Amino acid sequence: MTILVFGKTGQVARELARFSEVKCLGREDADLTAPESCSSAIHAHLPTAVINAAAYTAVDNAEEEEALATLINADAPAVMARACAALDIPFVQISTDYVFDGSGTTPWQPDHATGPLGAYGRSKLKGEENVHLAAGKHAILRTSWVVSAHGNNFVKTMLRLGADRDTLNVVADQIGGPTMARDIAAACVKIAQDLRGDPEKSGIYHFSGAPDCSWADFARAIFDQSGLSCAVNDIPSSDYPTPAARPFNSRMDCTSTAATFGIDRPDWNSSLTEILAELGALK
Ligand SMILES: NC(=O)C1=CN([C@@H]2O[C@H](COP(=O)(O)OP(=O)(O)OC[C@H]3O[C@@H](n4cnc5c(N)ncnc54)[C@H](OP(=O)(O)O)[C@@H]3O)[C@@H](O)[C@H]2O)C=CC1
Ligand SMILES: Cc1cn([C@H]2C[C@H](O)[C@@H](COP(=O)(O)OP(=O)(O)O[C@H]3O[C@@H](C)C(=O)[C@@H](O)[C@H]3O)O2)c(=O)[nH]c1=O
Ligand SMILES: [Mg+2]
Repeated sequence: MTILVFGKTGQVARELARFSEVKCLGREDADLTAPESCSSAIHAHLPTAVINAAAYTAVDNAEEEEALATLINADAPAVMARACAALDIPFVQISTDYVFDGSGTTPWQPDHATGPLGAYGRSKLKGEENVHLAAGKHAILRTSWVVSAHGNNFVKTMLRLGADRDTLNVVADQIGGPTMARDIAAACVKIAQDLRGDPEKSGIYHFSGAPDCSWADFARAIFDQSGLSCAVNDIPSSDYPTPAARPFNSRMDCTSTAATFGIDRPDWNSSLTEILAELGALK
C-alpha cells in the first residue's frame, strides 16, 4: 500500500511521515492554492490511497482571508476527492469540531446539524460537502484540539507562557477533547486501509481524545505534568475576545468510529505525557 499525503510540515503530516507506506507532499510539490496541482500529483504517483493533512488552520486570520481559506480547505479537497474517485482509491479528509455551532452540552454525532461560527469552520464544512459530492470511497474524519511536539499548538503555547508567568487566564466554558496528532495519523491510515476493501464504510466520523475537558483543565494538566508553577484562572470566553468565535460545546460522539474501524478515543493525559517527554519538558 502506498499512501499519498498532502502536507509535510504540519502536525498531523509529520506524524503520517513516520509510516513506511506514506509519501508526503509539501507545498513545493503540490500547492493547495492551485488545486489542479493536487490532481496532477495524484495521477503522477498513482497511490493506493490519499490522505489530506494540509489545511488553512489559522482560525482568527481566516476571518480576514476567507477566500484563501476556502480555496485551500474546500476547493483543493474537492479536486483531490474527484481524482481519487476517478481512480477508485480511498480518500481521507481531516475536518474539525468547528463545523458545529457549539450549542448545548450533548456530544455531537456525525449526522447532527452543522452551523459553523466562523470562516475557518465554514471553509472546512464546504470541504466536507465537496468530498461527499465527489462520491468516491471516502472518510471525513472530524477531530479537535490537535496537539503534538511540533508546530503551533496549545501545549507549546502554555509551556512558553507558563515559563514566564505565575498565573494565566484560560477559558473554561469551551469543552472538547484534546487529540494527539500521532493518534490522528494512525486513525487515518487504518481508515484508508479499511476503506479499500469496504467502500460502504464511506462517511463522516468523529475522533477526539478523552475525557472531554475545558481549555483551562487542559492547561492545568500541562502545568501539572511539566512541573511549571503557573496557576490557571478559569475565565469565560467573553473575557478572552478573539476575531473568530469558538464553539462552547465541542464534545464529539466517537461511537461510530469505534464500531466501524475499531478505533477508540485515546486518553489525552497519556498523550500529553508522550508529547512532554518528546519536548524534554516532563517534570
Ligand atoms: N490544529 C488543530 O487544532 C486542528 C486541526 N484540524 C484539522 O486537522 C488537519 C491537520 O491539521 P494540523 O496538522 O494541525 O495543521 P498545521 O497547521 O499544523 O499544518 C497545516 C499544513 O498544511 C499545509 N498547507 C497550508 N497551506 C498550504 C498550501 N497552500 N499548499 C500546500 N500545503 C499547505 C502546511 O504547509 P506549510 O508548512 O508549507 O504552510 C502544513 O503542512 C487539518 O485538516 C485541520 O483543519 C482539525 C481539528 C483541530
Ligand atoms: C493562549 C491562550 C488561549 N486561550 C484560549 C483561546 C482559545 O479559546 C483556546 C485555545 O486556543 P488556540 O489558539 O489553540 O485555539 P484554536 O486555534 O481556535 O484551536 C482550534 O484550531 C482549529 C484549527 C481547530 O480545528 C480546532 O479544533 C481547535 O483546535 O484557549 C486562553 O483562554 N488563554 C490563553 O492564554
Ligand atoms: Mg491555533
